[in-house]
Amino acid sequence: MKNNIENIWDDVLIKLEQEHDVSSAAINAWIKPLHIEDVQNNNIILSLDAKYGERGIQFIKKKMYDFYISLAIQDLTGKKYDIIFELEKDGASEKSSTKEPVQDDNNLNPRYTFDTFVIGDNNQMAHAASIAVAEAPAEAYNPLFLYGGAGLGKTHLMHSIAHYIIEHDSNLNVLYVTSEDFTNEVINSIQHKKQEELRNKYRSIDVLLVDDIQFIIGKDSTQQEFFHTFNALYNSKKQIILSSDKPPKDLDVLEERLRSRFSWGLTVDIQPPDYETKIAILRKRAELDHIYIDDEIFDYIATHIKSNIRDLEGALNKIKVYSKLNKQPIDLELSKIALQDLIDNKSKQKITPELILKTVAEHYNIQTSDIISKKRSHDIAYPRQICMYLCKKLTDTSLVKIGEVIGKRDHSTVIHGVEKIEKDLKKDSNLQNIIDVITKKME
Ligand SMILES: Nc1ncnc2c1ncn2[C@@H]1O[C@H](COP(=O)(O)OP(=O)(O)OP(=O)(O)O)[C@@H](O)[C@H]1O
Repeated sequence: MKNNIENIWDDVLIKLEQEHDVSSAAINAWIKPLHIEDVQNNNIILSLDAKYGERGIQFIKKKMYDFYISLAIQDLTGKKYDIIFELEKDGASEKSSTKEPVQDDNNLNPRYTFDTFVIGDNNQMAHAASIAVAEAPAEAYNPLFLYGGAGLGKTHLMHSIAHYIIEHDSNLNVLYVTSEDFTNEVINSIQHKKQEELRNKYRSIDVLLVDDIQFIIGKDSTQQEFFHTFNALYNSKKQIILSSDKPPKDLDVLEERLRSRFSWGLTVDIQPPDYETKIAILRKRAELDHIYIDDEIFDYIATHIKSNIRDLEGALNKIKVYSKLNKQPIDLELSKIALQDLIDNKSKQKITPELILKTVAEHYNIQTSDIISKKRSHDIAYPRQICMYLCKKLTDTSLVKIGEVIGKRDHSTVIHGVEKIEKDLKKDSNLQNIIDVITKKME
């Protein structure tokens, strides 16, 4: 009896999708993990991995999947069965709980595919352009330049393009690197006198994807090497895909010849997601993780986590881990407790010129009153210029207002201060570290 049902199980899945409108995502997430345990008289016993918990079974029932499964089986066998769910014993589930690898052989995250990417108003154009490039490398847009704030999906889209191309044409040589990887390769090649080898490697690529290209700024040899790589690939009609936190025109300190090349193809941005897209992303994530989460919890996360998608996913993970550690089911109460720190911290996150002044003063062990004073000694004037730079970069405050806050200074003084720091950042990598540390202190 059990065999009979096992034999038609694939057809049951097809019927669920085609005739009962159960989405393929729901089938993958909820129906495929079910095991046919036993068939007794009119009952089919389906077991679910213990990690889904009772809530998983409640979810399946709430979605009426038992009803549709029963209908599909009746259609196929002519017999009506009742579907009974049970949880697998702990040990039984272990065989299927292998951990998902974070990277495959191509340096790509297997989870970052077009299938798992949620499309919203914020990323629609970037997604469409990525599909176009993936379907016809070097024909649609070259280079494709994706930009946007941290954690908004640039890497996810780049990996999706790479997966897609590799899957559809295994002859193409696809390479995904971060600009940090590229920089390290350049440094090693110089150190070991293997520049020729590096050039040969990069020039034999059909599709080159470089993530976070802004980090080559200020690294002269890397920029030079990348310039030649870019030209060689572009001239041989190879696809180049780049990502950055800013559009090419705003990469002020990047060599002009690179900046202009980056704009030759298509530049598209990814904006922060709106509420609906955040909810859709959270739902998708929970579905992929096989956990059942109530809509009110999604709503709580989406309204309280304002920043990026990485933070949204982090919030969901925190809830999962908290529930597991405390052996409590996931509900709104538990979620609020689990996210307490995250949400409190986030609300403190508003960076204002006053906070910048205080943090910079603390960092340099001077007084805020020194920063706004008329003192011109280097140990005061330089932190003051860092304040100007950070106010311009991290807040929406106008230059005039920044000048006012920093000791009633003229806006041209502020421009001078900002430019001085930008110039120094090009030559002094330690300054970038200092800026990063100060920024982190304000988060
Ligand atoms: N539209 C989306 N649909 C589903 N998941 C998304 C989407 N956008 C981002 N994510 C997820 O959010 C997380 C952060 O995304 P990703 O690493 O691609 O951001 P990024 O823009 O490259 O950030 P950074 O600039 O910091 O490198 C990833 O886990 C990714 O899968």
